[in-house]
Amino acid sequence: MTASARTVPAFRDTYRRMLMAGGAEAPLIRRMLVFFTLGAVAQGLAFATFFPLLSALLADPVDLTAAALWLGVMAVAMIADLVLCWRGHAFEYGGAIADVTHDLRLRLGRQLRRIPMQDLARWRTGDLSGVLGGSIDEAVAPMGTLSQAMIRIVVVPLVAIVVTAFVDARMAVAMALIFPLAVPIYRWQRRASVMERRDVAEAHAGTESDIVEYAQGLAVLRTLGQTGARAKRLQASLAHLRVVQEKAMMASLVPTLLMAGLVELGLLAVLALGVTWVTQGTLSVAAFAALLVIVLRFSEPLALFSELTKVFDLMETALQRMDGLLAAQPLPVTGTAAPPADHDVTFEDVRFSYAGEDTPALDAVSFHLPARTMTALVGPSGSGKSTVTRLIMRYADPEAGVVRIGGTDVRALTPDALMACLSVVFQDVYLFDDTILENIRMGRPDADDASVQAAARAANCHDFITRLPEGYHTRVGDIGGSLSGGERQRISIARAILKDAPIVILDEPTAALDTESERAVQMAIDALVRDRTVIVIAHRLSTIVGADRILVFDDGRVSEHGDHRSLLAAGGRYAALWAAQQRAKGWHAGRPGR
Ligand SMILES: Nc1ncnc2c1ncn2[C@@H]1O[C@H](COP(=O)(O)OP(=O)(O)OP(=O)(O)O)[C@@H](O)[C@H]1O
Repeated sequence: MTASARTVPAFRDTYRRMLMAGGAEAPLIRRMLVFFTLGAVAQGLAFATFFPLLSALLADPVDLTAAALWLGVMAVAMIADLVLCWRGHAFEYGGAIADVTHDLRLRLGRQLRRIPMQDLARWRTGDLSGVLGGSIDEAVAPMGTLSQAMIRIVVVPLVAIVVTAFVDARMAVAMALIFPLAVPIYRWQRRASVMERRDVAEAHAGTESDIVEYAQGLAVLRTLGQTGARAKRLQASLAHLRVVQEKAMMASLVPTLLMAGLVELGLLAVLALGVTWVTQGTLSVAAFAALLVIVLRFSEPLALFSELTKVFDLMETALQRMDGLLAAQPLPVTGTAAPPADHDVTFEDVRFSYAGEDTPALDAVSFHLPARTMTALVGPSGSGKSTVTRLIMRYADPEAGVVRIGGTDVRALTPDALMACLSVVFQDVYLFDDTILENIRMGRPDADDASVQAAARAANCHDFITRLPEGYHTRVGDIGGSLSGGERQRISIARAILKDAPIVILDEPTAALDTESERAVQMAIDALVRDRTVIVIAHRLSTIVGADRILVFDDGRVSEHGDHRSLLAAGGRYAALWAAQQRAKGWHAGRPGR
């Protein structure tokens, strides 16, 4: 997702975004721009000295003293330009550019942790990796050279025009007229270029996401025999990119050529006027010769201006993408409550809708789960079970009602205090490309090796880990997919045991496992949940018969609650679900050959 307003960004927006990207180094960026501007003024003045210099040289007799003096002034102005530009480029060679890039990556990384999970879920993986990787380099690397070139193109002619005004006001007016003519064409060219470049950037981001998804899902696609079909989607995405690129080229070509032509023609007109005035005797040959040098000197960069703006737009697009991520606000922490002493969980009349959805995923949901009890959430797919656990984790805030832990509104807890209360075991386990030891240690980063191993033993995974080639020091990436689903799940449970949080959320951790793995994982879960407040989402009701409380969800509401026995006796929705699952079990058991 890239949030892009379809308008041409003003230079001051780009300036603001450059400073935003600079973060703590923003003053260095500001200084760099000031040095470049002063350097450009010095260069303009150096060109301006052509007027008195050539006057002295073309005088009869030649005024050598004045010529030497103006040559000296020109040299000083050029050296000043050189020194100022060097000082400006200190931003790059002084290491600040590397600091900015590094700092930006850290800031964007921190932002990923701060922004609400609901916002994060809307970014595609490829978009994020594009922003964290490519965009930063695209935005920061050309900052120095590009801004120097842009400043020069505008400031040097302006200074030259101002100085020309002192020599011959008519010439200055003629030169200045090129600019107002260039502005509408520039804006047209820029609009075409920005629109199309953004489409290209968005198509790029889309293709990047498709490539990442394709690569990540390759194993699954192969098993499904869908590599070809899915590759077709990728090819379509690449073909779309090509079309968008072609359109982009064509759309900005006409104004670009017009711009270059206009600049050339404008300058030719200025020269034609000069020739006329010289032949009429109203302009000195010396002044005209100087003008010739100056005009020819800046005609080339001016014609290049529109080419430069294309690179500028790439930088602008990259800056905007980062701005979009950096501007996302974390959920507000309304108070500074102490970490809760008790760990019961309460929902009070909670209503919640996902962003962009009309029907609430949860509506008027109220319940109280006493500390150190086990509660199961059951109900058909899409009934709101996962949403309950997400609101406890503060994936987003409810529209109405309150979620409390130990009596404290979760909005009053800092993210760290809230997360310290919770351990979550998901159905899909994510293991990082690090050693098994470090993967478990993530539960409590300051834990020593002995504690990590104790957690692994409790989670019933010590034995299979020690059988791995390098035991706890085996890298997950090296053994690839050779860990079974049950083994991966037990590693994630060891993480949770090590974390030792008082509330445990289990999101169908055994749903995808075979019976044998399930038994091993169930033993690990038993170790994890002892003496905790446990919330478990279960589809297979047989796994939660012993729960202290069962909440039955239906269409975002709690339709029934009670323990297994009382719910069966009530003969409602739960009893019907139970009967259906028992029938299915009986049917499996009764099948021939089983
Ligand atoms: N990220 C999301 N954006 C929009 N709607 C969502 C999102 N996640 C869930 N929903 C919708 O919210 C409702 C509740 O979903 P939820 O995931 O809580 O149900 P569930 O009972 O956990 O389902 P399942 O058993 O299939 O996981 C559903 O209608 C679902 O389509």
